[in-house]
Amino acid sequence: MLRIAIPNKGTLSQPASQMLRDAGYRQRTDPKDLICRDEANNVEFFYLRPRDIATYVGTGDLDLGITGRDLLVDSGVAAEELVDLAFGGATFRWAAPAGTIVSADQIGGRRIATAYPGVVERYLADNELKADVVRLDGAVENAVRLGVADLIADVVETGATLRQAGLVTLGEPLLRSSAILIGRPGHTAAGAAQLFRRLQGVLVARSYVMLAYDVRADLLENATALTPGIESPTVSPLHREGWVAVQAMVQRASVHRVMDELYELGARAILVTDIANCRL
Ligand SMILES: Nc1ncnc2c1ncn2[C@@H]1O[C@H](COP(=O)(O)OP(=O)(O)OP(=O)(O)O)[C@@H](O)[C@H]1O
Ligand SMILES: O=P(O)(O)OC[C@H]1O[C@H](OP(=O)(O)OP(=O)(O)O)[C@H](O)[C@@H]1O
Ligand SMILES: [Mg+2]
Repeated sequence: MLRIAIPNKGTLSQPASQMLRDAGYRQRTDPKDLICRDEANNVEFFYLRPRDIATYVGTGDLDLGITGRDLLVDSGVAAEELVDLAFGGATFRWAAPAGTIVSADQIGGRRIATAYPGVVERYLADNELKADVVRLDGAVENAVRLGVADLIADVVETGATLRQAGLVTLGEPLLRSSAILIGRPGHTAAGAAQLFRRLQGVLVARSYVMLAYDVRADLLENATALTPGIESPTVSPLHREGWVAVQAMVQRASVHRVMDELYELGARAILVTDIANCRL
């Protein structure tokens, strides 16, 4: 049975479960459950702290896990990123009170508060800098105001928490994080290929829509140049002489622009539908 670690709490927990549900796996119904067996798919899910997930996967006690890229780096565990799951996006950044520390080359010798000491120490080592790392559990934005640090290094999503604490970011992000599927280097667990295909199916279904439209046959080349699809668009004859129907997958993010351009070209009956799931 494939054994998979997923977050039991926190920002990544609910979207990780939702993604697995969308991929056809059974998930816990009670948020306090710590194990869920999916007999039909021969998979067992273990609900664990996202920070601990790399440890279980790195030792080989669990086959695969879903965690954040920043948490994997912070753990220092030799587990590897297999798939970027495209949710839980955030940056990991330096921040300090405005006007105090203005660039990342000024952090040497300072006190840095963080809940991710592994990420910070890796940056310091890579950049041959020395600084005091003050390890905190959370609410790190308060650390400067309370006097235990000169700057912080923390997860930034909207930036609202930083603004509230009177802090501004400095320099480039130390890393860009999102939820990832991790595994043990050199190990492919039995049954993992099916999970990868299903997750890829969900990722594609989330980022593409199906576009259908009617267009005059003499405009077909121009129209399909706008909607080349992934393999190739499907073109079918219409009962109306000189017209064809076209179907193609289009990136969700660009579908409104593509629809505008198709309409201007002369296409009509332009319809967008969601893709529930797919195997390409
Ligand atoms: N707004 C956010 N706040 C915190 N973590 C976020 C956010 N957006 C994405 N993440 C990602 O979620 C992971 C951290 O999850 P974790 O459960 O450890 O903390 P949390 O969601 O802040 O929950 P808690 O603080 O209650 O423990 C990291 O990979 C982080 O990059
Ligand atoms: O940029 P934002 O959208 O404001 O989000 C980022 C903030 O959210 C998280 O805090 P959380 O509420 O999880 O508290 P914590 O510090 O105790 O983990 C994170 O640690 C940052 O503080
Ligand atoms: Mg938090």
